[in-house]
Amino acid sequence: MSRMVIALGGNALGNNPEEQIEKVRYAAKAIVPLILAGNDVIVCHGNGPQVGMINLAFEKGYEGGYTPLMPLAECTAMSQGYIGYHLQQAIDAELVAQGCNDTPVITMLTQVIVDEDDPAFSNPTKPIGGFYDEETAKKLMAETGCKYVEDSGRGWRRVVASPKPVSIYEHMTLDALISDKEVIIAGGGGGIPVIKTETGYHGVAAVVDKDFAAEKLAELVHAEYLFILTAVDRVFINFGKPNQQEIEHMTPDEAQEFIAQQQFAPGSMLPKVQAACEFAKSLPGRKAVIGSLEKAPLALEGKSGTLIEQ
Ligand SMILES: Nc1ncnc2c1ncn2[C@@H]1O[C@H](COP(=O)(O)OP(=O)(O)O)[C@@H](O)[C@H]1O
Ligand SMILES: NC(=O)OP(=O)(O)O
Repeated sequence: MSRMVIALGGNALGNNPEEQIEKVRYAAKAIVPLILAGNDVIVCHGNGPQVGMINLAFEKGYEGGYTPLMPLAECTAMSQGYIGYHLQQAIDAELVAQGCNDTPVITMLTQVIVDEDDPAFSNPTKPIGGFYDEETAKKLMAETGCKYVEDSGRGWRRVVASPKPVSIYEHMTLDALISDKEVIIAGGGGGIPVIKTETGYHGVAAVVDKDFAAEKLAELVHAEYLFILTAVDRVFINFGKPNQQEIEHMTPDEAQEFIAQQQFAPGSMLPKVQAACEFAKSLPGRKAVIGSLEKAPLALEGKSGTLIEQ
């Protein structure tokens, strides 16, 4: 039995409420076997498409005179509720379907503390929202002043600042709850980014990478495993090329060499590998796995995924 933090990609959650309900059922089927095997589980999810959608909806509402503009931190808070609500219901339903009626599933609104001087604030890199063709993205850039970049061969997306998490405000509460055998959804969307000021914590315009937030969370709750689940079974070198090769196992030092060769796309696989290395290096024996949602139970047995350990 282990304590584990599972990071789920926002791109795997669909583009609207109906799709999301369907996709979280699928996620729940992958996560519940890990819970039934006796592990303590915290689920951390992405929100890239969803936070962009919420932000855009308020922008359009504002243009039409129907809504106020909604700051990005508040949009992440909304996305934690929207995604956590669906995930919580799906995990609960799957637990009950598997005959487990006594495991509470909760969503914790989570604030991630960032450094206001983080250089990320002047260099937006985190893709959010939907995918556009190049012409539309360039038109939107000229009209709105927002930055758009090409995202891993999948189209153009808006990018926002993505500072690194320094700490997680609720980590001690989460530690207590997980010790009490609750299944927790936390750190959603990378957490609501806040900075500490003389008058308390205040939200900032950014979206934290959920892989880095999940890593910080895993360290703070003393997890043994960090599972980063996405759309590929393993990390590849020469990804997408005829000579692509999957990696079953790597040490943080080997990963560093691949990073230096620019093997991992920034904004997609690079943060996952960096987060996995940070976790593996944080304490001897800690293991990080990058793999697919579909094969999560196999990854736990070492039969799928890329294992990163010292
Ligand atoms: N070297 C690589 N190995 C495997 N996948 C890669 C690599 N480089 C880029 N990718 C892409 O990164 C994607 C995962 O990033 P992303 O979709 O942003 O994650 P998330 O699941 O967190 O939303 C993979 O599905 C794959 O398309
Ligand atoms: N916040 C975040 O990292 O979201 P994605 O996983 O959707 O990119």
